[in-house]
Amino acid sequence: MGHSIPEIYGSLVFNDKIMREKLPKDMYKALKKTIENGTHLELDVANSVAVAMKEWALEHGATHYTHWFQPMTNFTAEKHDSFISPTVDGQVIMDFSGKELVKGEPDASSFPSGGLRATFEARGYTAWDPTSPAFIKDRTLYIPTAFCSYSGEALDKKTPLLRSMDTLNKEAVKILRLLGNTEVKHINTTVGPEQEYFLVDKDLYNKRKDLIFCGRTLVGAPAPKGQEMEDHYFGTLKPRVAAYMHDLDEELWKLGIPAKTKHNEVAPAQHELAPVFDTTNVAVDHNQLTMEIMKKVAAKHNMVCLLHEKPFEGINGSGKHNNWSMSTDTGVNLLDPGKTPAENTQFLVFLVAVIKAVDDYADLLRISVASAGNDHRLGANEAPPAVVSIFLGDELTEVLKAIENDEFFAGHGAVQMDIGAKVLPHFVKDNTDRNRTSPFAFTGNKFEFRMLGSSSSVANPNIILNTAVAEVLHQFYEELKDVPAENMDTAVHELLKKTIIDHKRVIFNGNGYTDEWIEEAEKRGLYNLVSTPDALPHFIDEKNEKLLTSHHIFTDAELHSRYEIKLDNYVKTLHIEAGTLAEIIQKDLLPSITTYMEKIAQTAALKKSVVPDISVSAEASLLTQLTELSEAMTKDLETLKKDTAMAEYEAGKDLLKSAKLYQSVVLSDMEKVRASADAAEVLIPDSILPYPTYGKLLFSISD
Ligand SMILES: NC(=O)CC[C@H](N)C(=O)O
Repeated sequence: MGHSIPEIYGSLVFNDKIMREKLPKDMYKALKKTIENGTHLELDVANSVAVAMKEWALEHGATHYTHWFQPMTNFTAEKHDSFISPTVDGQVIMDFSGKELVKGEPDASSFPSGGLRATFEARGYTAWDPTSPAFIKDRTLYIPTAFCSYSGEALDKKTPLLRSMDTLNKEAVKILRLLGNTEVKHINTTVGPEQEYFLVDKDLYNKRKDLIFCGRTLVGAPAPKGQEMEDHYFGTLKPRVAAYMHDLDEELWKLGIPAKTKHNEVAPAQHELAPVFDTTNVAVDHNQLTMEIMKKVAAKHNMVCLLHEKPFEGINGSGKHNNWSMSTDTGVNLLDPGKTPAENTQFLVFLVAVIKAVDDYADLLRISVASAGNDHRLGANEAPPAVVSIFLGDELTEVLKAIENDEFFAGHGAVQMDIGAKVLPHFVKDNTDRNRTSPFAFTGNKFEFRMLGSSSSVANPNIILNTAVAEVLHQFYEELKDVPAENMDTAVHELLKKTIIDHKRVIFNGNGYTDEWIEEAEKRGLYNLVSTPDALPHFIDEKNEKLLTSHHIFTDAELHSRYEIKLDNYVKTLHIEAGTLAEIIQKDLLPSITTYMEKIAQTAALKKSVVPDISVSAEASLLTQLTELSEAMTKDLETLKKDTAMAEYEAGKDLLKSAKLYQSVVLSDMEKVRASADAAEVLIPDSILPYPTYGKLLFSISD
């Protein structure tokens, strides 16, 4: 018998229980104060924690420690130092000090800094984030940290994320005070990111250069069967997949990651894992670990886990739905409608603040999920379109209408109250419908931001969301702060009414895929930033720069560096894709087609040598088709190469121009080449085709 789940859960985490056991009482209290209120950590406390951590880590077989951080890539970074410290007599002791715990100084010059530092300025430092627990993985103690340049500029995603949580906390508490709430001291944002992924057999994967280099297929004709039967969604788990999911859960649980739900998704070979929600910065760390462990566990099962947003054309892509809310230290979810009129008022203030925030900063939210991969996913196959809008459901929409029109809300579940015309409506929670075409959907007591791509960190979207909501709450506070208590209800009502009128354009409960909606959205003045190069320039728009700098999320320099990094990443991704496609066509597919044509021609000639009058029309037809396709491919490949070189040349001078060239020219060149390649693929036998088909890849996990 193995260990029970409660026994293994968090067994590799330096969690609260271990801290209480291992730390002297006063040290434990001081640390808790730092974790909960962000107070400064004294060196004696850090020393005490370091000793406890080291002891605990050694007991669990650890030999090294690492400051784990999240540079401005989609990955995490780590450099391992052993605990050994040589003694004069040629022995070693295992040593770890408070100073080493609190601060590291990695030579971090090779990480993207977007011009914040030149490569020769190697210095950067990592600072312990005590709000996210340390853990052990592969015999190393992992210490979650924030990563800054020596002059204090953020070089990671953690620092701005913590800043955004901080600013939202400050503004939310101020508003709660105005509304008469005297108990709440702290609010946290919470996130539960649903993670979608594909599993393919490793042996097949190894034969696909596109998957290896780009994470997505660049060629591949549709399989005879795709997702049209809708028989995979929630379908019985195949034993090999079930075994994988079981191992994955167990590894995640050991790390204290609350993996809760697992199921087959809509596309063949697609699956999902959803954790219970957590404080945002912990959820961000956990999601990074989840992605890493998904890949590692897959390898043990001779499979590969694909986290790309659109690994296969024509079927669903993979998203990461960000279930977001705000909760108080008194245990109240601020997006829960509640049961009393006061709770309803509080809820409506936060709800309407989110609506305004999403409308005011729709462009930033779009940018926060923008990547080359996600561009292929958005707008089809159950992924939301690029236009950011909010789904509220019928009931809440009615509630807002009632406020707008100074009417009583008389809908389902409403409680009538006859105490004057301008009273806020009282209603009870109603579980809203699901709308899979909505980018930002209210789901009863939280918002589901569905635009996030499966491979990206959840940090960026949450940084924007937290900051935008903080800004609106700040504006609300400014409007309400001088209102006498007896007039507060009316003032809140007026503020909500005005905000609803100004921002209801962002609410849309219908089908986000239709052309009518795109037209309507344009009429409403909403952004439709279709691709990453369309979206990115808005990152440095004045209003956005003002938002992010005034809340001290980014300095001007940090903001511009992130803009550069995003553009650079887009350009490099497209460059790799174009190069990979060229290689597949030139080195693999065209030679295979030639081999096959040779065979056909030989067969035809051979047939004729035996029976001179025999028909060779089948061979002739195939030869003609393949010749035409090869010629088209060769011609389009030349264009692709030429345009790629041009876009690459531009990259050295003007990154945005280069990104636009890749998007508008190189991508369509690639599509052209692919069209011929896929048409040829269906004509040649699998034994000659240099890569496995969609059919094989998608239905490879058969037992
Ligand atoms: N069932 C679903 O929610 C599918 C979601 C879809 N895979 C996406 O990209 O977001």
